[in-house]
Parts: sequence; structure tokens; C-alpha cells
Amino acid sequence: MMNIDKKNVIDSYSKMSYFMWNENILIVLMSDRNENSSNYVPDERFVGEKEWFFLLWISYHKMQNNGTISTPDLCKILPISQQTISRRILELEEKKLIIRNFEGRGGELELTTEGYAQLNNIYEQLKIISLKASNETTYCGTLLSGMGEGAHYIKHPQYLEQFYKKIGFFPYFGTLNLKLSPTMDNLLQNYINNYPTIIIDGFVGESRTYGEVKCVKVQMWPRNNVHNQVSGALLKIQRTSHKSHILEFISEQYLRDFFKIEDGSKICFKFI
Ligand SMILES: Cc1cc2nc3c(=O)[nH]c(=O)nc-3n(C[C@H](O)[C@H](O)[C@H](O)COP(=O)(O)O)c2cc1C
Ligand SMILES: Nc1ccn([C@@H]2O[C@H](COP(=O)(O)OP(=O)(O)O)[C@@H](O)[C@H]2O)c(=O)n1
Repeated sequence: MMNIDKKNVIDSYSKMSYFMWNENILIVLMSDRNENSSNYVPDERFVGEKEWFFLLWISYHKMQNNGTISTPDLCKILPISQQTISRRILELEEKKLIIRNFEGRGGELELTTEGYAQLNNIYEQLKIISLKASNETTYCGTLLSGMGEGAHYIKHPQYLEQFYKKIGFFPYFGTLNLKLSPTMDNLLQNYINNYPTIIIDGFVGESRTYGEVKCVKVQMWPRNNVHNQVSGALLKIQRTSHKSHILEFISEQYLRDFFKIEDGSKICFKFI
């Protein structure tokens, strides 16, 4: 799970609600904000953190378990005491978020429509949080050598001219490759898929086709020297032979010298 403390989440929501209005978020926010005040009256529909995790676990393990899950199944899967699991199941039943179906094997747990709707609320909120996080966070990856092909593409006049016109500099002839953890890459893809990017158009040249490249401007620095910052761009190359979590960057500088780095060095970047 994402490691975000409650205050930050709430602060982010209050800022975000201006541009991403969503009725469901308002309900959760109001419940949270009033929690400590003397006239706080709990909203019956409010799904607390323990409940929603259970809804998530039940529905997820149900899918993994050929579409059926019972309380004893959950007790085997979850590292939680049987008493706690039984208590949560009762609470969810009382709130009509799940039902127990006594046909078939007996005691199969089912989410009600309201249960799924509550999970969907959380999903909507998580989407907004990760969208914002994908924009604001600092990513760090590990430098690695590639196939020595980046330079060939960067120096092609039809790419070069577009880099200058659209990004504002003539890049060093090559791409700096950083390997990201797959989890961090998932967050980053959220940015690429949802925020505007600069498009370097593909073209046909010398009897072959060159693909489109999406670019995002970044600020980069070696992890051990945050003051040594350089601007550059992350490239999302349509026809790349690299896996998604191997990122390619361009910069005006030859970064291996500028940052004094070698394969294995940690490099960080932020979108600007
Ligand atoms: C600007 C740019 C455009 C590219 N366009 C193509 C392309 O059209 N077709 C293709 O097979 N590879 C294309 N590539 C990707 C390279 O084949 C390769 O995946 C990558 O650049 C290798 O980089 P490396 O030598 O740093 O590992 C392009 C690379 C860059 C930098
Ligand atoms: N702005 C840049 C671009 C590439 N480079 C490096 O320049 C070399 C040539 O880039 P390349 O893309 O042709 O080669 P590889 O990344 O495949 O090794 C590589 O060692 C890159 O790491 C750099 O230091 N700074």
C-alpha cells in the first residue's frame, strides 16, 4: 500500500477538490474532519479503514479462489485472528455491505451492490491520490548501459530539429538509461498516461519508419548530490526495445561526466 500519512492525504484532498470535484470524496472528508469535534455524529455509510480493507480482501480473494470465499477461507489466508475476522464480517453484514449466502458450500461471502459501490469510492480516491503523487513525487532509478543505439536516433535531423523546437535544446547524442523498480514505474506510467506530454512526431525516412516519441521535461540530479541539478527530458519511445521500467532521458549535457556517475549510480528526477 502507498505510504501516505492521514494529514497529507487530507491536505491533498482539500487542495484537489478544486479541480477534481467528486461527491464521494466530500462525504469521506467531512466524516474525517469532524471526527474530533464534540458534536460529531458518525455517518452510518462511512466506511472506515478496517472495513474497506476487508471489503477489498473479500472481493480480491473471492476472485482468486474461483469466485467463492467463506469465513474459514479468509481465516486461512489472512494473518489476522479468527475472532477479529468474525467480528469484521458481522459489522459488514450489519452495514449491509456484505451478505452470507448459505446455499451451496454454505457461508459464502458476497459483497452487496453497496459494498462494491463503497470499494469504488475508495478506488476513485486512490486514483486521484496516485495521479497527484505521480506528478509531485521524486523518482530515483539506477543508471545502466544500453545497446548503444540511442545516439543513432537522437542525431537524426528530423528528431533533432523537433527536440530543439519543442523542448528547447539540442540533446547530447545518446540517451541516459535508468532502471526503475516496477512499482515506481507503475506510478510514473500514471503520469505519462494522464498528463499532457510533448509529442515528437514520427516520420518516414531512408526507406524506414521512425516512431513517435512522447517527452516530459524533468529536473535530474545524482542522489548523493541534490544541488547538482540539470534539466532534461524523459522520452517515452513508441517503438522501443526496452521494457517499460527502463527509462531513457536526454539532456544537453553528457551526464556521465557532468554528474560523475557510472553504471549502478542512483539518479533522481522530478517532472517540471
Ligand atoms: C528519439 C528516439 C526515437 C526512436 N525511434 C525508434 C524507432 O522508430 N524504431 C525503433 O525500433 N526504435 C526506436 N528507438 C529506440 C531504440 O531502438 C532503442 O530502444 C533505444 O533508443 C536504445 O537505447 P540505448 O542504446 O540507450 O539502450 C528510438 C530511440 C530514440 C532515442
Ligand atoms: N545526456 C546523456 C545521454 C547519454 N549519456 C551516455 O552516453 C552514452 C551513449 O548513449 P547511448 O544511448 O548511445 O548508449 P547506451 O545508453 O545504450 O549505452 C551512454 O553511456 C549513456 O549513458 C550521457 O551520459 N548523457
